[in-house]
Amino acid sequence: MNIRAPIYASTPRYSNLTTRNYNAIGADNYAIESRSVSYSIKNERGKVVPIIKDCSLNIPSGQFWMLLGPNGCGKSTLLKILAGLLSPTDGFVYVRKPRSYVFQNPDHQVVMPTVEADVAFGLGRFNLTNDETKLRVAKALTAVGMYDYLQRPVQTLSGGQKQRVAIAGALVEQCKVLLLDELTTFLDETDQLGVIKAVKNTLSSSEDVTALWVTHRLEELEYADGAVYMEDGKVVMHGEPSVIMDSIEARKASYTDNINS
Ligand SMILES: Nc1ncnc2c1ncn2[C@@H]1O[C@H](COP(=O)(O)OP(=O)(O)OP(=O)(O)O)[C@@H](O)[C@H]1O
Repeated sequence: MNIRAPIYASTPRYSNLTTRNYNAIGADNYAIESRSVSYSIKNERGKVVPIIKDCSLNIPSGQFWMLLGPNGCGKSTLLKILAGLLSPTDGFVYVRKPRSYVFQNPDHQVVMPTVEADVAFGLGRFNLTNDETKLRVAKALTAVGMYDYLQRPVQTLSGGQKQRVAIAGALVEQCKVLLLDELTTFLDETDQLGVIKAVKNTLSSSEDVTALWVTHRLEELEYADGAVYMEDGKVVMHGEPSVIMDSIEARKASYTDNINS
C-alpha cells in the first residue's frame, strides 16, 4: 500500500460513532477531532496495557499543528489512530478526508526512479490525461519547493528533499489532512527547516489543507499554529504554542531542580 497517499477508508466518515452523538463530532470547522480516545494492547501474558488514555483534541481546518511529548508517550500511536491505521479501543475520531500519513524514514517514502514519476505514482487510478497529470505534479512540487528537481533520480536527493517529494505525493492526490510522523528525525538542521517550511508553504498555498506534525523537538514549535502536548498516553496540554513551550520549559526546569536537589 502506498501509505503516504490519501487513505480513503471504507469505514463511514465518523468511525466508532453511535447515533446518540452523530451531531456532536465533526460538526464544527475542525479538520481533526478526537473525543475520549483510548487504545490498549494485550501483552504476551494476555494483560491489557493502555497506550492511549482518554485523549481529546480539536484541530481547526487549514492550520499547522504539532503533537509533542517525551519518547514513548504515545504520539505515533495516536497519529496512527487518526490516520485510520489503528482502531481506537474506545472513543470517537473524525478526520477530514482524503487524509495522508507520511512516515519518518525518508527512504521508505519514495518508490519510483525520478521525482516526477514518484509524485505521479498515485494518480494512475484517477484516469487523468497526461497534461492533467503533469499540471497536478507541477503544482504539488511547487508547493513543497521541489519543482526544479522534476527529472532528478530520487536516489540523488537528500533526506529532507525525499520527505518533501513524499509530501508532494500526498498533495497531488488532493489530500485535505497531512499526518506527518517525526519527519525530521533523520535530517540535519538545514533539511529539517526545509521540510517544515515546505509544510507551512503547502498550507498557505493550498486550499484548506491541515497538517498534524509529530515531533519531540521543542524548537519546531515556533512554526506551529497550535500544539498538543502528551505525557504517558494522555493529552495534558492543547492550544497556543508559546504557552505550551513555556510550560514544557518550566516542567523541564523543575525536573532538573529535583534531580540536583
Ligand atoms: N503494538 C505494540 N505493542 C506493545 N507496545 C506498544 C505497541 N505500540 C506501542 N507500544 C508502546 O506504547 C508506547 C507509545 O508508543 P509510541 O510509539 O506511540 O510513542 P511515541 O511517543 O511516538 O514515541 P517516540 O517519540 O519514541 O517515537 C511505547 O511505550 C511503546 O513501546
